[in-house]
Amino acid sequence: MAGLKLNLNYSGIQESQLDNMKEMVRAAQQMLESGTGAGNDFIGWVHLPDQFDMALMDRIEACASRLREKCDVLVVVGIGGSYLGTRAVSEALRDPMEHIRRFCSRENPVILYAGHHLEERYMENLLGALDDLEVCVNVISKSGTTTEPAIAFRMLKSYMENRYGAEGAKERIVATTDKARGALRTLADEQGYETFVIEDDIGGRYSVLTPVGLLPLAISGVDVRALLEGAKAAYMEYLNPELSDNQCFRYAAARTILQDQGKVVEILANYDPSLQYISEWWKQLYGESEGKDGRGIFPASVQFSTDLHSMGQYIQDGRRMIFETVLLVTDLEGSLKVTEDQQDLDGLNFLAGKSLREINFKAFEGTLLAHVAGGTPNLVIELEKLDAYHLGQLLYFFEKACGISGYLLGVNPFDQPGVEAYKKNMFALLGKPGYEAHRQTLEAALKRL
Ligand SMILES: O=P(O)(O)OC[C@H]1O[C@H](O)[C@H](O)[C@@H](O)[C@@H]1O
Repeated sequence: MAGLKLNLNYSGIQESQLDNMKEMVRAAQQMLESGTGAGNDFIGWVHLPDQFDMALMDRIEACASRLREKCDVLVVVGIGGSYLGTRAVSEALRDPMEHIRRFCSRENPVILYAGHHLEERYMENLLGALDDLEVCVNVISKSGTTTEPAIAFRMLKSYMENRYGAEGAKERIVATTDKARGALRTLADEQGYETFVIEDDIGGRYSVLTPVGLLPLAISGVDVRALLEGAKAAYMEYLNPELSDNQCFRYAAARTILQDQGKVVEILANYDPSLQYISEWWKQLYGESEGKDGRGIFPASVQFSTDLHSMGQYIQDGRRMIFETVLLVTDLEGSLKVTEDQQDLDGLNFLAGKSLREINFKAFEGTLLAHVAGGTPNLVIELEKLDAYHLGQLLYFFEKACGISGYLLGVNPFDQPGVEAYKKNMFALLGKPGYEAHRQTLEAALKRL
């Protein structure tokens, strides 16, 4: 596909190995596209880019422009799939120095995040920082019952009401949640907040192209129509049943082959710190989709060249259980060039006239060859440009490959039963009614702490 390419030339995988997977991939495609596989009540995201309701897009944009008028900052309250997609796209596209620019010189509201952990100092500082700014809040929870965002929203709701009054707060808070179920739905209806629905058949980690991601991104000035168009181009392209022509399926098949060879850790590497949250989003997508029943590749991430000075050693030389997937933006037009220095004390005059992008690209080429020679196969995803359209392609590429890959692995890629274990323990330890017996067992076990 124009805009996104998968290069398997450094993966060590032969075309014949991919060819051997043709039938399995076709079966997985069939299950995913026609909804006959495990977890088929959560595949609403598969055809979403093609069937997106444009009346909903109009509503998202209308709400976004209403809130953009009102705020300098938008606080997005959510965890996991309810915030990672927004953060991934927003941070990839925003000015990386945004945090030190003066608010009055900014064109777009800045997104701050809450409810994605339980740390107190962060929340105190966040609430303190809001006082000098105009604030709106988008609280996002599919279940409407997740503890972290629910606690954060309690605090932000009372902050907003104290500051703007009940009526004023209502104008500035939007809830994105289930259409009928959950505490957030009840609260939003009772308070009269504007709401957006997360459809039943789309799980959190596949929800970035629903109002979960599109509303906050539109408020922050991202071209969400372009994002969706990119996803739609990917959707059309990846309907192709030919494995040899379908880069998305080739990615799913390649990681399966490597896993079978004992490469049980996949590191998503990039050469641009703006992509850090693309990696975080990808880790949730693959970690929750595949890590179950004692199976699945462990998804990890690094940022180069920064982490070449830390994790690079392990990747080059440590246990040979790793493969890397490099996410490379191939737009090499750079204007920031290294200058000539008369004394040349650092010996870097040989770089004079080269742009930072060119140098970064050579870092990529050098690392690729070194890691491959060291026994770490590399897959390379080449993204032509870092803009909303290409990110839309990339998001859908990863989503569909994940569904296919999960079916190739033989798991249900659309549930996450393992996440409940910590929740149950935390509730018991906090004294939630109904958990008394479990609490006693846990407290006995904690005596060793
Ligand atoms: O949107 P919510 O229902 O609040 O869920 C937020 C997140 O937390 C859960 O525990 C799941 O593990 C995630 O898949 C989900 O994205």
